[in-house]
Amino acid sequence: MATDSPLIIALDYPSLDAALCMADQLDPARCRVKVGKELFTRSGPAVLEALHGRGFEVFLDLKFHDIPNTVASAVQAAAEQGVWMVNVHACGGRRMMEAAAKRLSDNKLSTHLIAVTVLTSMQADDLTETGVEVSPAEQVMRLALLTQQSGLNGVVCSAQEAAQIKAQCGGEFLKVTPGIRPSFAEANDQQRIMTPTDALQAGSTHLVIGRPVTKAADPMVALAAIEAELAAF
Ligand SMILES: O=c1ccn([C@@H]2O[C@H](COP(=O)(O)O)[C@@H](O)[C@H]2O)c(=O)[nH]1
Repeated sequence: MATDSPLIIALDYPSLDAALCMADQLDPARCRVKVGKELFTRSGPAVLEALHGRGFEVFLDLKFHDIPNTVASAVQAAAEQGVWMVNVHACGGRRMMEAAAKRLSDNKLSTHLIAVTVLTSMQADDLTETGVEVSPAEQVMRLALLTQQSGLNGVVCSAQEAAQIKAQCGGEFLKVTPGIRPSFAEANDQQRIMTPTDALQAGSTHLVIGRPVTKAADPMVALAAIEAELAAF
């Protein structure tokens, strides 16, 4: 089922049962869901089948980063399982991203392919330690432009960088932003954060939200509060 909602709920759970327990409280007409490394490593493709069977569009967030042929094959495998979106790491470089995009187009697969720029858990010091001597915003912009030139549909970035990416890459280029923190939620391990409303105002096209909903005392109350905030936007 397709939805106009920008919300993507991160199903970061240690088992298929736990993830489906949350999914069964969600409405595929009102959000998409994200399957990440923990859940996919534990449950494998069965989780994709189960979520697709419930009508959800799924973002498979495995952040592939390897040589071009390996990444292209992994992206193809994800797309052939019907996921709505899949991602790679932009720091894998132009040839890797081009190979992945070409593999999708050669096989007429319409899955959205996006690239992670700088993880939202990182700040300037973390980049410096890895040998990157520019600010997170500069590095994100550099990787967003490389991603667009490589033929991908968009990036994962912080909402703090969304406005600049929109200005340089355009409104159609997807800005998928984790690190979303409503005023009632803790930052946890996220560093570059923004509220849902501010993120949409800044140009985010999709908001990835995990713990503020999934670890809330009442997840549905937390989700309703976020939807109410966005409805007033
Ligand atoms: O830069 C990134 C890329 C991916 N993520 C993922 O998004 C969710 C965020 O969950 P929260 O609980 O809302 O922090 C999680 O699955 C991450 O793996 C990210 O946070 N930042």
